[in-house]
Amino acid sequence: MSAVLEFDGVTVGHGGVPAVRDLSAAVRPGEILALLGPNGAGKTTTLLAAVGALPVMSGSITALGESVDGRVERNARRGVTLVPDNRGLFHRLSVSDNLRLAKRKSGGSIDAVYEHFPKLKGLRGRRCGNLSGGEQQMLALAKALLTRPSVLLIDELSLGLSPIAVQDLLPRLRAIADDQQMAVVLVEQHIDLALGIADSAVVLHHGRVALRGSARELREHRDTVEAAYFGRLGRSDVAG
Ligand SMILES: Nc1ncnc2c1ncn2[C@@H]1O[C@H](COP(=O)(O)OP(=O)(O)OP(=O)(O)O)[C@@H](O)[C@H]1O
Repeated sequence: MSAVLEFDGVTVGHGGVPAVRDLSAAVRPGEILALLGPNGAGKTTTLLAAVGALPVMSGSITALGESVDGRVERNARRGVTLVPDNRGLFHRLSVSDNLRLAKRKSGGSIDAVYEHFPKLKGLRGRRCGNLSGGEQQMLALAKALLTRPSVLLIDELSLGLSPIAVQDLLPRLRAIADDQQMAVVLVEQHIDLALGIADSAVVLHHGRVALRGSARELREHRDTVEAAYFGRLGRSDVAG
């Protein structure tokens, strides 16, 4: 199956200053690509470029066969969806009102979303601001799923969550990606949990690809991942 999201030699940044250089990667339907790296490595920049919110300086990004550049609204309508790290929720509204608002824009099924997250159904009358961090993340993911994305980009789903909450959420994401054949790019600080559910991974360091490979390969070379993460690998060590 061909890729639904492709980065081809992408350099992208802010105000003319590159934050990510020469990134190439591809994600097929049902695949999860983990994007790893320390603070400031360029992960969020990559996701913003993938939804068309940041123009590439060179190279190209293609989603569902079309260039994403400068087409934020169009990309969103075509199913390229970002879950931002601030979660994008309405804190004064209830869980169900948050979902209804998202449904109005997208037409997806709230019942189908409750099937993936039964806990949210039990919380549907609760104000979003009174949910725990993990529950809010579930809601953010549920809202994104209502748009029936073909390509889902997730910026630190586990931000501020306990390892147990992350352990609960990430396998659900894996199951949904399989079930809906959704391509996912997952920015994640929990390296082992991300590699546990991903198909492939890219480690960025200072905006450059420090390491790439299948998730299985990288799980087996955990020391190398660590070295790449902290910028201790030479360019010649970069696999793939
Ligand atoms: N709006 C902006 N204007 C100027 N520079 C920016 C802007 N946003 C990010 N940067 C810079 O771009 C680089 C990459 O930032 P980015 O947010 O993509 O990193 P990140 O890997 O997502 O980091 P974190 O894990 O801390 O969220 C950093 O040097 C950052 O300071």
